[in-house]
Amino acid sequence: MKLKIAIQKSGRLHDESLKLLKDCGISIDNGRDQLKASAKNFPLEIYYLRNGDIPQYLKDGVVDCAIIGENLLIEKGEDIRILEKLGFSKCRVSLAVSKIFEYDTIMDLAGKRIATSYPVTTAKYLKEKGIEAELHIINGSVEIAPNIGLADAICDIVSSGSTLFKNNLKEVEVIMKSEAVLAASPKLPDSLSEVLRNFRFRIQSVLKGRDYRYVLLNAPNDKLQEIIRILPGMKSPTVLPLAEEGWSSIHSVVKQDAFWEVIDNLKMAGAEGILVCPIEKMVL
Ligand SMILES: Nc1ncnc2c1ncn2[C@@H]1O[C@H](COP(=O)(O)OP(=O)(O)OP(=O)(O)O)[C@@H](O)[C@H]1O
Ligand SMILES: O=P(O)(O)OC[C@H]1O[C@H](OP(=O)(O)OP(=O)(O)O)[C@H](O)[C@@H]1O
Ligand SMILES: [Mg+2]
Repeated sequence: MKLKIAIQKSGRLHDESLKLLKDCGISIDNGRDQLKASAKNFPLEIYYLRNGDIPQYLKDGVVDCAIIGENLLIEKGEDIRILEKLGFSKCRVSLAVSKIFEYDTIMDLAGKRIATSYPVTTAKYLKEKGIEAELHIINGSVEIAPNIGLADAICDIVSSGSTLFKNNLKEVEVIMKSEAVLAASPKLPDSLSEVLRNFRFRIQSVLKGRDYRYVLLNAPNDKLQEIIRILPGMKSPTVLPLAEEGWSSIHSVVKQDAFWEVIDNLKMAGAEGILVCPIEKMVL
């Protein structure tokens, strides 16, 4: 039995979603205009759908899982389970107002008009804060609403902030942070749990690999202990003798976000000829 996965047909999530499948070693027969495709070497069937439609397909069990923006689950999919956070398409859902709006607290939005494509998320947040406001639902170009007099505030996705900036808006409240996630249908049949487990294992190995770098370096033997302390690795680093007497080569892994700090420390500890390589997959 094949696992049915929904992927965004086109848009912010599309390319990275396909790249993830590819990095998982799954190859797809990908006719450009095909809305459904099969993986050649894994029991997976891919459905290309609109991101906004995917929560309903998950709820109905039309697809078993999906790669989707986490923010949409608050909007349309309370009963949909997140299986993995995928680390791309990071953004936040925020409230923003005109730069000249004198904003102190959320109370300043009471009775105001808020334009958004995410009415459920916005309403939930306002309710939590005990604020009543008027919501105007629009499907795109939300940031233009305050400038054309359609709203006093907006609730939309912010990433770099450049769309807000270009429209003379300022972000005043972050409602939630979001990234792409692998989500599961509440109707996922038990018969697919083995395939899903296998699929998740591949994804986890790829994501772990993306988080780390493989480091190789040379050091004089009397500096080894200090360097090993800086580079603990997965279990412990590999130490191999160099052809030159009194020197060793050390191999280890380092977390990508700690990388520059670690490199500085390694140099100070006497490491030379440091090479850093990407890791394709990592299984702990
Ligand atoms: N500027 C951005 N930076 C990073 N991530 C974003 C950005 N805009 C949207 N996203 C994330 O990517 C997801 C898809 O956004 P995109 O704009 O491609 O499609 P959409 O408008 O939600 O949907 P549809 O596929 O139904 O047209 C969003 O749900 C959000 O999680
Ligand atoms: O903070 P920024 O980096 O500027 O990104 C935020 C913008 O990106 C998204 O729009 P998108 O480009 O996806 O267009 P859309 O409205 O057609 O979905 C979102 O709706 C914002 O408008
Ligand atoms: Mg968008």
